[in-house]
Amino acid sequence: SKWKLPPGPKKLPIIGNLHQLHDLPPRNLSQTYGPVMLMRFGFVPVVVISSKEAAEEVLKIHDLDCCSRPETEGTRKISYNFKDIGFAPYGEEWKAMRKLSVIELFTTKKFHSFRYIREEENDLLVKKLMDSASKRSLVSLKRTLHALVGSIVCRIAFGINLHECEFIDEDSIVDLVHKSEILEMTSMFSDFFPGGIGRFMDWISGQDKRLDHVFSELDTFFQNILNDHLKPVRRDGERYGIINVMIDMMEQERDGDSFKLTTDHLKGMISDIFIAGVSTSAFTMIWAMTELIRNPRVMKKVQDEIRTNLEDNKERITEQDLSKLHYFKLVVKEVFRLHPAVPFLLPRETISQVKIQGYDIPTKTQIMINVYAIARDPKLWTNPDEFNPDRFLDSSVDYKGLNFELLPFGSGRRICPGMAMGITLVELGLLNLLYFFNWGLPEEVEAERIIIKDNDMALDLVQVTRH
Ligand code: HEM
Repeated sequence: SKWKLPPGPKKLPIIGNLHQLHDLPPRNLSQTYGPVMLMRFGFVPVVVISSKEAAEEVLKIHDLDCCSRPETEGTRKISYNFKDIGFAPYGEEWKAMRKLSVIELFTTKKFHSFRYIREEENDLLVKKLMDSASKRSLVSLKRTLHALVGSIVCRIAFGINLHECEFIDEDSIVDLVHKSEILEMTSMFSDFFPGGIGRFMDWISGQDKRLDHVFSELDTFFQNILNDHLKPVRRDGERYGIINVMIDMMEQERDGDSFKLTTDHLKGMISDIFIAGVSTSAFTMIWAMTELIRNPRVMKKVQDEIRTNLEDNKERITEQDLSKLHYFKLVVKEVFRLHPAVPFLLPRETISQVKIQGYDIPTKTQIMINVYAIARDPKLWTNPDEFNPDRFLDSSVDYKGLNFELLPFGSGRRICPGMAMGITLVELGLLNLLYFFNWGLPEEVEAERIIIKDNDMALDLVQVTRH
């Protein structure tokens, strides 16, 4: 009773607020209970943060106290028992894995050395789209953009070329990404009722079997990547990529090393890069195309800028071309604002007791930061639901983790380490789509229905024509 806990909706006996789990997404419950709202899902206390000030307190002032991750059955599987980066608890292993990923993938030197892969894969996509345009066939944004990002990420991180790989092709990537999303989002009884009862209910309801089934397909893919790296011919020949480096580290390990890499760490790394890298970047591009097709004024403005600043009849877009554009970058920023790929960030867990906005938050409480709601807060944004990149013309607000009203990549110790790669994937992909082609809704679709009624649904099938 001496604790000042945050307000929150009434909790039912045992289940707490589980019946309201699906009301959570956009903004509804927080509007009633305020920006720091306490809920209880089964036995698990969860605080939902939905104001800029409270997010800043969590991610800046209490960053260390709030930077662990809660455990769920789905994330236990996908992270190979928390031997990855994204779902690992805060500690030495997490630090070592994160450092490894930064050194092998994201340093400026590494990043630039992979430029030709990004440009080459975009070039291949343009050729395919030219073909669709000449045949006047519709293009699926979802398939096309998942395949583009999947090809780039697999080539850069795993040294695997999807166009000639024996165990995976571009089409299977979309299905695998979908499976990984199911795994991340599936709620198990044992997540809310830790211990025997929860596990028993998962077994009775068949939920654990369903989860195992989805996981086994992903695991096969990750195992194939690993096997491919262990082949003698591969080991002697092409030896780039973070997985090769990790295998070398495993082979050279000495007694007394504080951190021992295992196969679970290898698969955890593959899983993270694949899941975190592919679906987020593709999601952002799909929404960018959706918003531009729905808003012809902005589409015209951005294409005019692109086509005026880049010379005519270019054969190939390069990453240097990105630096010539200003409004284009505001379009991307506005997409990150309206459609954050991870609307609640990845959940955090408190390591010790903290005070947020004057409320006491106990140790081992889950913290969900509703960056979706903050980026549409009418106190911070004029006409927040409107897609209007011009709002950033005279604004210094950016999305790199320092402005707490716009956090598509999170902030603090757990900020997305792949941010630079994600931004480049999105910008380069979009620039190719917008320079070479014109886009529209399929003729048979009632434009009005899509534009007005399905505001929360991204487009899939669209019409492409050559510029
Ligand atoms: C547009 C693209 C992307 C977006 C919007 C995005 C967004 C995010 C967000 C919101 C988080 C959680 C941050 C937090 O909890 O504060 C995250 C974490 C992470 N992202 Fe990204 N990401 C993108 C691209 C990538 C790419 C390309 C990679 C790697 C190839 C990547 C790897 C990761 C990893 C490993 C984590 C976990 C970090 C940790 O827990 O320490 N992301 N990302």
